[in-house]
Formats: sequence, structure tokens, C-alpha cells
Amino acid sequence: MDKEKLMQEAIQIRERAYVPYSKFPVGAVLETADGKLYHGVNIENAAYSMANCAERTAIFKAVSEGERSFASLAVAADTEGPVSPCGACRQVIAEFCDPDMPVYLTNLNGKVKETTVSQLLPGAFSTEDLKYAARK
Ligand SMILES: O=c1ccn([C@H]2C[C@H](O)[C@@H](CO)O2)c(=O)[nH]1
Ligand SMILES: [Zn+2]
Repeated sequence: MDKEKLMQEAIQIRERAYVPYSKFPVGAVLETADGKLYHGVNIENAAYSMANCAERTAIFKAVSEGERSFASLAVAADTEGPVSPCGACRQVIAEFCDPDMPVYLTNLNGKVKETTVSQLLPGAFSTEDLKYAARK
């Protein structure tokens, strides 16, 4: 899928964000290996810490529909530069997406940072770490 289109859709889907507290809508579009798109927005709560970010919404939607193989991710917000995913999302992205998978971060002014999953979270804790303790 064309990365410009993915980023445009990430910008547009922000309309569906539920952000009465932060008033900071974020949109994410996750592309599967076979070209299907899963859209996500941030969803907040009166108990503030219950907020779910756009990136995790998109990933959880896709995984709960049976998807396990992903090709790219775009994220958009009204930030000065390209939006920067939070630590929790970086960990969840690393769980499901290949280290070399492209991630397109953008804002509303056309600023784009093209990065990868492993660049977003170098040295991620992973399933490999769990295997070491389980070896005994
Ligand atoms: O990459 C990001 C960064 C922040 N947020 C959300 C969490 C919260 O709802 C609001 C303000 O932090 O933005 C996302 O969805 N994705
Ligand atoms: Zn996040």
C-alpha cells in the first residue's frame, strides 16, 4: 500500500478518536501482509490511565480478528514534528511486527519520519527473553 495513502488515512481516522480529556486525537493505520487495513484511534476514559492509544487500538483490532502478519504502520497526530509513539505502544508493536517493518510517523503539516520497529524500540524485551528462564 502506498505510504502516502496510509498516512492520509491515519490523519482522517483521527475524527473518530474519543479524546474529551486530552483533546489530542491520534490515528493509526496498520496494514496486513495481504494488504488489509486496520484503523485505530485513541480512546480515553474518565479514569485517565485507562486510555488506549491509537496504535494499540489498531493492533488489538487486527489481532483479535485473527491477523498475525503485518506489513506497515502509519501514525498521525497534530504535533510539531512527526508524532512519537509512547513506550507502551512501542512494546506492543515489537510484539507483533517484524523488527524491519516500516513505520511511518507524521503530523498534519506533512512532516514524515520513516522508521522501523527495531529503531522505535532497540533492545525490546521479547519472547526470546522468556525462553532463557524456561530452559531449566
Ligand atoms: O503515539 C501516541 C501518543 C499519544 N496517544 C494518545 C494517548 C492519549 O489519549 C493522548 C495524549 O497522550 O494521545 C496516542 O494515541 N498515540
Ligand atoms: Zn501509545
